[in-house]
Amino acid sequence: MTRLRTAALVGNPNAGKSALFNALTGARQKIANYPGVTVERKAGRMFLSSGEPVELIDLPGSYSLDAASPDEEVTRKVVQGEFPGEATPDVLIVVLDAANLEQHLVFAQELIALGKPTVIALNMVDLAERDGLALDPEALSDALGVPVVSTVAVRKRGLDALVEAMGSADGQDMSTRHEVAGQTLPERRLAARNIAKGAILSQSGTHRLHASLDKVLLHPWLGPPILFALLFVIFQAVFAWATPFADALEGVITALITFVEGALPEGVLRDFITQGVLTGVGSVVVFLPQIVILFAFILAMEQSGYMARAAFIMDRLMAYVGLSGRSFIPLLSSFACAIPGIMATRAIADPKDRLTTILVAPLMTCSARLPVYAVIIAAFIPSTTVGPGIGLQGLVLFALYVAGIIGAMVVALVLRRTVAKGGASGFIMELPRYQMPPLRDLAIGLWQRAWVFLRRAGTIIFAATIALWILLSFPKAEPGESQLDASIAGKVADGLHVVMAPIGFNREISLALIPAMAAREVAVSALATTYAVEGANEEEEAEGLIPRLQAGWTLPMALAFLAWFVFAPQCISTIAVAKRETNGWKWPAFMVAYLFGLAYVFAGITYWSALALGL
Ligand SMILES: Nc1nc2c(ncn2[C@@H]2O[C@H](COP(=O)(O)OP(=O)(O)OP(=O)(O)O)[C@@H](O)[C@H]2O)c(=O)[nH]1
Ligand SMILES: [Mg+2]
Repeated sequence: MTRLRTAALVGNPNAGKSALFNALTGARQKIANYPGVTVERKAGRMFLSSGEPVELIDLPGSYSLDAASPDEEVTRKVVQGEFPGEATPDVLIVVLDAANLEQHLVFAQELIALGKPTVIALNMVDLAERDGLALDPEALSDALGVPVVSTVAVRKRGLDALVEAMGSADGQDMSTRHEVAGQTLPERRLAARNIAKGAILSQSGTHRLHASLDKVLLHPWLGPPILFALLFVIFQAVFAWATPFADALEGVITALITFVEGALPEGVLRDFITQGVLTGVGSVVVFLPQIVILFAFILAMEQSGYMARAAFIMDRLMAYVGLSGRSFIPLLSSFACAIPGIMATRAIADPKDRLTTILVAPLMTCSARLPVYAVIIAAFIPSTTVGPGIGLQGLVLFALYVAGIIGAMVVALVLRRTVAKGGASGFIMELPRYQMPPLRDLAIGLWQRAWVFLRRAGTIIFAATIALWILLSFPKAEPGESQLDASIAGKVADGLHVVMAPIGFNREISLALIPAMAAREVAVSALATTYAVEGANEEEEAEGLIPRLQAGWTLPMALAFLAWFVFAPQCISTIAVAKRETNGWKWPAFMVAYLFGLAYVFAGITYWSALALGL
């Protein structure tokens, strides 16, 4: 049997490799409009016109085969056949951005010089046309000595011709390849310029709109306030727009609880469904609208090209704490989840820069914290406005995010002066072109995020909540005793409460922190379940989580709880990824220790200051 043939997508960052990969294999790899999105090799299956299957590999973008960062190293190894467990690719598909031809041809020539069967995908020809650039693929093909196919990856244009060219790449004439083989970098640069010139049929300057947009958005004084205002609007929207949807979901869950209570006889099964599943897991699911709104903004920023500008704006500010704009995108990705954020640090070349970014990434408010913040804010912060169109709840949410960012910056500053010494390194990043985010892509992206959230609710959050419910429900209380006192979980809570009482946490909070290590949202479902079990025992009317919190907590407690979640490393998966990315337990142990330390101290400070202020 012959080995499955492999083809690899290579080229500069942001050329559209992953978009092509998705189009050719039907995969759903993350694509976004900034360099450094893909940081790992990913494989998928595609078919040639003959029906022959080919393994297609998507690679991180790179500027040359002299790797500077860990992600570029992956590309170099795969292309040169040094990647463990992977055969050298039989065909290289070099992806070029048609509107950045000159820059992209530098690496392309180095790849062609390897002497492998090669096909060029001249991608993003739609954007080149939009900008008034007409190219001649024939001329390009003649100059480079390899077939060139025009493509528009996101519209699936040119794919058949590309697949056709891949199929006949084996018999390529290599006789001209030696000419490029021995070239130095300056020679390749010069050749790139000439080849690009030769391939341009006509050009008209229509960059004006985008150039003037950049004049405003990247302006040293205007840029930062615009970015800040945009982030502010996002957090206002998360509360204001989500409310009707969240209320509707809440209504459905309450109706389900009432239905189950009517349909099932009193007993363990009914308690399990109402207290554990519906109250517990349901209390997290109601935050789906907030998550979706947050991601709608993040995806639109990524796809439009603004995200890379934000990194550029932040670069100057980040330099003060010894980081560069390079760290900004991993940190911003951490708003979704620290795990992809930590992975994205692979695009950072300097090891100390990278380590610092990994260590502070968990301080960025991940979306799992959103339900925790939102439920406490909804219970304790009045839904009033503090100015025209500025809701107090959204403002507090924004403040919590800012607290995480400031925390990260201060920690980075300290780390860069101590354990990860080093100065700020320079920051060069190509700014991608602006683009209207295609609605279809946005919709798919949102659907994926929503699905991730619901899957978490159905698996890890469900499991952790149910485990807690079991520990809370047994052994059964004697008459007159509270169920929490009688249960195993109650005993654990008593022990933990000794440690947490000085920072204002009650037994229920202390208990909720344990299952919340599995996923932060579990803090919410755990509280909901704990109060439901307790409440049922006291023959109370069925109530939602929020009224119970209002009845049982004081404002200083609630604020201390929020402060805890700004800092605490409440997530085992993040710790595991940090271990993998730093190759050992040393740094994750350090991370966990400093984060718990900060969480404890700041929750304490918040609690006692709030008490002193008479809140
Ligand atoms: N208009 C247009 N946009 C494209 C095309 N191909 C890709 N894009 C967009 O360009 C951006 C970059 O695409 P990716 O596929 O993430 O690029 P990449 O080469 O994988 O980038 P890295 O993983 O960072 O190396 C995304 O916003 C895509 O939607 C195209 O042919 N036309
Ligand atoms: Mg990619």
